[in-house]
Amino acid sequence: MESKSEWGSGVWAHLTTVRQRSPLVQCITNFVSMDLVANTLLSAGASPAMVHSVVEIPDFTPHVHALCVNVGTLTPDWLPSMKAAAELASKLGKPWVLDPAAVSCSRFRLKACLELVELKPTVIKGNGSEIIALSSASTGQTKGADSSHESTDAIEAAKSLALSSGAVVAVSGAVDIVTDGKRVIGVRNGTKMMQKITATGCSLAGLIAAFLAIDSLQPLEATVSAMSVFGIAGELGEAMSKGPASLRMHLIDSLYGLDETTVLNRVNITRLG
Ligand SMILES: Nc1ncnc2c1ncn2[C@@H]1O[C@H](COP(=O)(O)OP(=O)(O)OP(=O)(O)O)[C@@H](O)[C@H]1O
Ligand SMILES: Cc1ncsc1CCO
Ligand SMILES: [Mg+2]
Repeated sequence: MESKSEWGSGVWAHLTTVRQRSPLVQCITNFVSMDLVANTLLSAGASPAMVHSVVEIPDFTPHVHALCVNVGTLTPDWLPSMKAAAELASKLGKPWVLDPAAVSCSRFRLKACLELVELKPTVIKGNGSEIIALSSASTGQTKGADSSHESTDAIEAAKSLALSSGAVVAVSGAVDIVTDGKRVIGVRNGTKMMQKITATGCSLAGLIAAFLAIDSLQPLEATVSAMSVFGIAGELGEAMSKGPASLRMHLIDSLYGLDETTVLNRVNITRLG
């Protein structure tokens, strides 16, 4: 999968399979993002379930095809659910995504994310600042959920986190970076205005979980495809929108309506290392 056209057919195949199989994706995500994550998954053809109570996890998690855990509005009450679901997913061989949202805002959140990393996420998806902070296990410098780094500033941190955790690491930004610690892939889809809609990164993490559900043996490729598809939906959405609020609506519509020709024409993926 090296040339642009080869990546394009892989991206389209992944999206088609998500639409056909409609994987069930359990999301334990933050309050801000629940609506957009669920709608993103539905528009892509997947089936979201925001099931987060610790008492339901033993019954429900064995039935899901993938899990997404996002610590954006973490409290001590929620952490046991996240850990229980992650542990069960790993034990049952189900792919799961960790989004270390705003990881550097407190020692509590950093420790929680480091403990979740120990439970072997398939993919860790953050913005540049989150991946740098998690990789170096440091708090402090923080803009909360927003990034103060370019994604490309986080390439070395992402590679090192991938090698130490065994996860594929995805860094969202102007260029989305995906690495397994050896290969580094850049996805240049999306638009700057996506940063002005809260929870687009969280939604992307949910979408990655859906793509992993249908190709869990190739987590790097599945992640690249999800990032490209989400970015293309943003590009098409922006062309129809007047600002962030209408982009949010048109992004969802564009994701729902994406066709093969558009995907093949717009996929912009290159190997960076
Ligand atoms: N400058 C940019 N150009 C193109 N696409 C961008 C740009 N910045 C972000 N994106 C896209 O926006 C989406 C969200 O990425 P972002 O890095 O803003 O997530 P995030 O910081 O985790 O967001 P949140 O925490 O609000 O969910 C991704 O699909 C990413 O590719
Ligand atoms: C704004 C915000 N604060 C905590 S989580 C979240 C959503 C984007 O990550
Ligand atoms: Mg985020």
